[in-house]
Amino acid sequence: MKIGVLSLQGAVAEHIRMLEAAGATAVAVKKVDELEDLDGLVIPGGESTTISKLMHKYGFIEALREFGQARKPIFGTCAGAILLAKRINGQDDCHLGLMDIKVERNAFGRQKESFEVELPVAGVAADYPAVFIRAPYIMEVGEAGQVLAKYEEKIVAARQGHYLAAAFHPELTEDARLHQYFVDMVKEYRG
Ligand SMILES: NC(=O)CC[C@H](N)C(=O)O
Repeated sequence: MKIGVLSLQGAVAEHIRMLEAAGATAVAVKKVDELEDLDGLVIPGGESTTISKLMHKYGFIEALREFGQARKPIFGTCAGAILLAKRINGQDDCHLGLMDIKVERNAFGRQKESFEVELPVAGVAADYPAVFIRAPYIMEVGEAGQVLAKYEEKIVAARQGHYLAAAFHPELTEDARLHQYFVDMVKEYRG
């Protein structure tokens, strides 16, 4: 099983390390043709507008829509979740528009630009250390989706079939349980 980490911006090496800790082979993906033999993909955090520009420039928008539509699992963390979302609060357009969630960017305010809390994440852990950095939150999850975690009444992790979104940064901890959950999803969809 091989999982890619989109390598346009963000903590790519950290995601690779966590996926490998969860038993997968993981590779950095810089070009669309590298998607071909992958069973799943992680889209890391960073700045969603910057990553989106690079996605357009290198042909990833169409290629990742096809990847998702072929039921290959995608895990978006922080900016990655914004990129996956069908709706972004206050904006008319979205980026990939694959996952039926509505997100709000930079949702936790300046005074709390970055922080860590332990959260229960359904199916993953009762005490997952969630690191938030200028994080979005998920305002709505579509009917086919499932809320996995909340912080201060705000949804911060969700799943919809083969799509997984987290507002926080699971790669910046020593806890591989969320990556393990994604690796298990990839196994499930790979059959
Ligand atoms: N750490 C992150 O990925 C931050 C996301 C960023 N604030 C955005 O809107 O894209």
